[in-house]
Amino acid sequence: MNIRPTLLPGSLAATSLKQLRLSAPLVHCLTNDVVQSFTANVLLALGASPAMVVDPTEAAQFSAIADALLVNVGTLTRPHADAMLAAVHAADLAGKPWVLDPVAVGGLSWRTEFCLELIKRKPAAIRGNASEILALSGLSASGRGVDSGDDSLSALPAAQQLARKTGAIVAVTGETDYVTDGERSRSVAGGHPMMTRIVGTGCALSAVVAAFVALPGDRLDNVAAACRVMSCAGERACAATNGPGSFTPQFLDNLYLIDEQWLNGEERQ
Ligand SMILES: Nc1ncnc2c1ncn2[C@@H]1O[C@H](COP(=O)(O)OP(=O)(O)OP(=O)(O)O)[C@@H](O)[C@H]1O
Ligand SMILES: Cc1ncsc1CCO
Ligand SMILES: [Mg+2]
Repeated sequence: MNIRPTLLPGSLAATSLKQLRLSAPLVHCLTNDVVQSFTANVLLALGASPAMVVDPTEAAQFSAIADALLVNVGTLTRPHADAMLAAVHAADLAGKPWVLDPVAVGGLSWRTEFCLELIKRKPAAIRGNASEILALSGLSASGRGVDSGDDSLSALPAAQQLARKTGAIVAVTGETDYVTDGERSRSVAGGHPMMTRIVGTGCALSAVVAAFVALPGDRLDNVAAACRVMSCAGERACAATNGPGSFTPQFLDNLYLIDEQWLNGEERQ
């Protein structure tokens, strides 16, 4: 097993982004109430197509049509949970990939039990911060609400274990993001601490991961590419802002503007 993470070459991130823009995957987002609009705007800015079809009576029909499904438990309610279970079941039957964002798992019992049941249903990818990934893999974590209290490298062994247990690609994010299938691992640097000072960059990243798992090719590299694109755009946005208020429009602009040459020419990975 290759324990040490390797860098994602810029050319691979560029290839994945090009494929994303050519195919514009339709992403069914069952996400939390705090980040709906931001998530849709991030997907649109990059070139994917979001749709938030949230009622339990419609969610299953739509997840069979969409190219990928996102399940984010940030503001989990009973109706949300019903819609998520129906959508995951339908996506599975239709052979469509789905992604889990286990927001605040570990600190709260119901959502923890719910996510532990969900991961038995073959997610294509799981994306969370370090505390969430540690908790989901059964290890102790020091998360506080939706925020991480742990660093991403310390959660890499848990991410690898979770990937082997579920068959999912697991992405654990933070100052450096780590992406693993349990055997191979990629590290993705970049980003900026400002990305933690507005709500929903992680949630939106999970939606972007869903868009990238719909692409053909190596799923590990596609998920790492999703992380890289978001980190690059975040870093660029921060260079032009003084605070969280102006970060969001700059971030959306940079997701729209980021090009293959820029990712290709990147030295720092
Ligand atoms: N200290 C940091 N330096 C650089 N980039 C960071 C840092 N912390 C987080 N990021 C980036 O911010 C994005 C969100 O990751 P994070 O781990 O904060 O997700 P999260 O805790 O689930 O966020 P949220 O729940 O608010 O949506 C990722 O692209 C990650 O690389
Ligand atoms: C702030 C917040 N509360 C529930 S979900 C969410 C979005 C960040 O995960
Ligand atoms: Mg989160």
